[in-house]
Amino acid sequence: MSLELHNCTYAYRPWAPPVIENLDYALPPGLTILLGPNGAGKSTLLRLAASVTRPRAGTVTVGGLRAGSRAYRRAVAWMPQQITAMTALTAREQVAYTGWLKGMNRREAWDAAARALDRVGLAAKAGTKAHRLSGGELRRVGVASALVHEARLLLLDEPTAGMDPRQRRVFRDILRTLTDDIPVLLSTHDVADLAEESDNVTVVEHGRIIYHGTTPGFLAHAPADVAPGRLAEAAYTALSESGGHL
Ligand SMILES: Nc1ncnc2c1ncn2[C@@H]1O[C@H](COP(=O)(O)OP(=O)(O)OP(=O)(O)O)[C@@H](O)[C@H]1O
Repeated sequence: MSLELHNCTYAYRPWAPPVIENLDYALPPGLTILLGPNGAGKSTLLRLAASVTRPRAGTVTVGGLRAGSRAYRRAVAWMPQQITAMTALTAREQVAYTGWLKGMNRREAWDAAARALDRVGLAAKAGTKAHRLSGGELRRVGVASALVHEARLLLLDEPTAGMDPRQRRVFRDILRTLTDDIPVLLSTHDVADLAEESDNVTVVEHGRIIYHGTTPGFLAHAPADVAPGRLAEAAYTALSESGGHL
């Protein structure tokens, strides 16, 4: 199910200059990582795709469904950058609540929440109040919430931020099982960590896409003398410094 943004413009305030202007974007199948410096517009792009914000102009569709419709919201899962612990709820209740918001009945949502928490290695904390979880655990609740209703497109905003190295590995394994079935768009600053897992890379700067293509095509931007372990970082640096004009 393909995400498409057509000629999208978005500004946070009516009088403010647009963060994104006349943007065209089509998400390919598989895992696409979204890179860019702080303030580049990655979260804004994901929020538009998640239909939590609406463009001032242009259209956002997934498989022909228009953003804003109920069917669109059911088709798309979004993990925001900030995960808020719902104070009174346990981890499982918080995940189940997301499933219920996405249209599952209470029983389905409750069962699916347990499966989703198990998938992110958090089954043992299912009964813990969400506000008592560590920052990394709370992010895993966020990932579980995004997985709970088996969406047809997954949007993840810096899912690995604050996770320890072991959890990052677990998360990479989960990603591998997901991307065979549904397209995933994931923003990250962990260029080296996730580039080798991805099929495609999108680089955003000042709300503009300066690279959108395959991962091998992205890595080819690294200078020839770079050590293999540093390819992704070097490619990203080269692209950023050139503003995409390589
Ligand atoms: N709620 C908001 N109100 C006003 N401006 C905002 C708001 N959120 C983001 N912006 C501005 O929009 C621009 C893009 O921000 P965005 O959060 O999309 O960047 P990002 O690439 O996700 O950054 P980061 O890597 O720091 O998360 C920035 O200039 C930011 O200051």
